[in-house]
Amino acid sequence: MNYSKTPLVVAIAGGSGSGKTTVANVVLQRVGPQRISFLPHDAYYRELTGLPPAQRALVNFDHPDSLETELLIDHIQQLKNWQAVDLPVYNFTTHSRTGETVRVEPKRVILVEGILIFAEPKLRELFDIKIFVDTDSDIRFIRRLQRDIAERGRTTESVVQQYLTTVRPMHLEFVEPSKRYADVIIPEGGLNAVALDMVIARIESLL
Ligand SMILES: Nc1ncnc2c1ncn2[C@@H]1O[C@H](COP(=O)(O)OP(=O)(O)O)[C@@H](O)[C@H]1O
Ligand SMILES: O=c1ccn([C@@H]2O[C@H](COP(=O)(O)O)[C@@H](O)[C@H]2O)c(=O)[nH]1
Repeated sequence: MNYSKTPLVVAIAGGSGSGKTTVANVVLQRVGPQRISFLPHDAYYRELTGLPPAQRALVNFDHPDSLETELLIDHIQQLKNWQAVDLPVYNFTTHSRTGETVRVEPKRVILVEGILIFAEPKLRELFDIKIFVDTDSDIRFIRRLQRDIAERGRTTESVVQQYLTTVRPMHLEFVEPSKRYADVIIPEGGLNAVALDMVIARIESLL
C-alpha cells in the first residue's frame, strides 16, 4: 500500500430505489473490493432503542437528522489517514442498530453511498468524485415496494404510507435539490454501461 497518497473518495447519491447499491456493487467488482473501503450512509442511522418498536416505524428516516452523519465524517477522515474504522450494523426490520460493528480497513478508494450524502456540506466537501443516480419516481417506488416487502419485513400498506408521509416529501426537499452538486448524473443506474465505463476509467486514472 502506498501510504504517501491520500485515498480517493467516491460518492454515490440518488433517491431510494434509484440503483445506488447496484452502481456501488459494479464499482466494487470492477475496481476490486481489495482496493475499496465501503461506507453506506444507511449504516449510520441513529440508535432508537429508547423508542417502543411501534413508534420506531413512524420516525422520519428520510430527514438528514435521522442519520449520525458526524460519525460518517469521522470515519472518512480516519480512513483518509489510513486508520481502520468500525462500521455500525443496522437492522431495517427493527429500525435499530444491532450493537455489532464491522471492521473496515483503509484502502486506496473510499466508496460512500446514500440518499442524503450530497445534502450535507461538510460531508460533500470530502468527496473527490460525486455521482448521482437519477431514476424516475414511479420506478423507484415500485422497486422500493418490492424490496421492502421481500427484505425489510414491510406490508404494502406500510410502504405506501411511509412513501407518502416522509419518503416523497423529503426526497423533494433534500435529495432532488442535492443533484446539482453531482459531477456525473447516471440515468438508469447499474445498467448504464456507458456511464459506468466512464466512471471506472476516471477512478482508475486517479489511482
Ligand atoms: N437499472 C436497473 N434496472 C432494473 N432494476 C434495477 C436497476 N438498478 C437497480 N435495480 C433493482 O432495483 C432495486 C433497487 O436497487 P438498489 O441498487 O438497491 O437501489 P438503492 O440502493 O438506490 O435503493 C434492486 O432490486 C435492484 O436489483
Ligand atoms: O429504519 C429505517 C431506516 C431507513 N429506512 C428507509 O431506507 C431508505 C434508504 O435506503 P435505500 O437503500 O436508499 O432505499 C430511506 O428512504 C428510509 O426511508 C427505513 O425505512 N427504516
